[in-house]
Amino acid sequence: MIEQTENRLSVAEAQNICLRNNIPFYTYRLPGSREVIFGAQLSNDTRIFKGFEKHRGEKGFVITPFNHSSWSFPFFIKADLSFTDYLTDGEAIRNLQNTVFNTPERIFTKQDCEHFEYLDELRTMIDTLKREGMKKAVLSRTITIPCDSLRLSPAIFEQMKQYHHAFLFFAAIPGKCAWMGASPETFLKYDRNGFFTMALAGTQPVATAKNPPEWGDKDIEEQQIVTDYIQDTLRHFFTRHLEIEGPITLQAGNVFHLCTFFRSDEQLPADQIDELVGQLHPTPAVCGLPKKRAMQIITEIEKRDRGYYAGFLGPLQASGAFDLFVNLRTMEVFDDALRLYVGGGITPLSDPETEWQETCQKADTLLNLIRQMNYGKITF
Ligand SMILES: C=C(O[C@@H]1C=C(C(=O)O)C=C[C@H]1O)C(=O)O
Repeated sequence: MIEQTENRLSVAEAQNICLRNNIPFYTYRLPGSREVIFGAQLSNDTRIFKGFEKHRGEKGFVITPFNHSSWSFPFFIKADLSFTDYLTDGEAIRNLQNTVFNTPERIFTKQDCEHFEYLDELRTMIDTLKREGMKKAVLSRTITIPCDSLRLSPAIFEQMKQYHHAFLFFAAIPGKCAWMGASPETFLKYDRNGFFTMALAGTQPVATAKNPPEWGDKDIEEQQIVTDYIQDTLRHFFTRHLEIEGPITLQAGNVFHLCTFFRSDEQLPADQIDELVGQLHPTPAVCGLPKKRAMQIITEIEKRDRGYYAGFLGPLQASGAFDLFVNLRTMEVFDDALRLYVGGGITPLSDPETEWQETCQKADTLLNLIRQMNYGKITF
């Protein structure tokens, strides 16, 4: 019995070793699953993700930024070592413990905006949408919590397990990026049964919603914009079969969203998968419509780099199957801070104060977990 515990490594312990030794790693739990998958790359050559065709036959984890023109690159973490829940191979445990890389520290710089500043940005965005006759753009902000994040983060991942329907992730490439979160939004899933995606938008707090939740015009229109965009994109790729279901109300922690599901049992050649991913990302759930102009407006008004927030991330299997999710309800893990990213869809019908409140409610998905951990030094 004693021998067994000594010879097995939990996911939290493996995360700790990787954070301490600067080893690139990923951890995830798929929605509805109880299994936590851990993978580590036992070399510190940073791998740029070059698309699904180029990475055919490889197993690992993909993490991509919101905007490819920023200085964040899409990365691939190769699974040189991987296990589910516990690592029991003594040699593999020693190998992980003895692998150490040197990488620069990642220290945070100030960039959060105050309530009044965000209201100003919201008004500018709403005015721009009205003036240019645009339908929607997504504005976001950050909340930074200085703390001993390297020690705290494995414990927060454990806490996230209470979100059964979310995709839980913690992926780090030391010196480049480290992100952790509980995303409710599938970007694109592919396996031998075909493809699956969703249009997720519209938000209301569970605490004040009617039973069943009722949706106003702003939320219904905002979600329809995402549905139309995804449907138009998918129609070009899936000419024989495309199943659409919804919208239905979906709960994600302390908020409800509207969601429409898309499925196709068709298969696509790898180069077309890359094209589909390129056309889908970013959807109006995190960017806007028209897409190019929305991207410009976001960059102009936000003045903060989103980095990997609102990009997509998830595991890639050697079979070619993948489970990609939108990097939402997420935080960036610095060596000395955690930085949450939260946003919301803005339309000409938006009310600035309501949109601010919405970002607070979304932030509570992760903040509530940190609060539950009784991290006494900080109030937020
Ligand atoms: C932008 C975020 O969430 C997205 C925006 C939503 C909205 O505007 O209602 C809802 C779900 C997500 O597609 C976020 O969580 O930061």
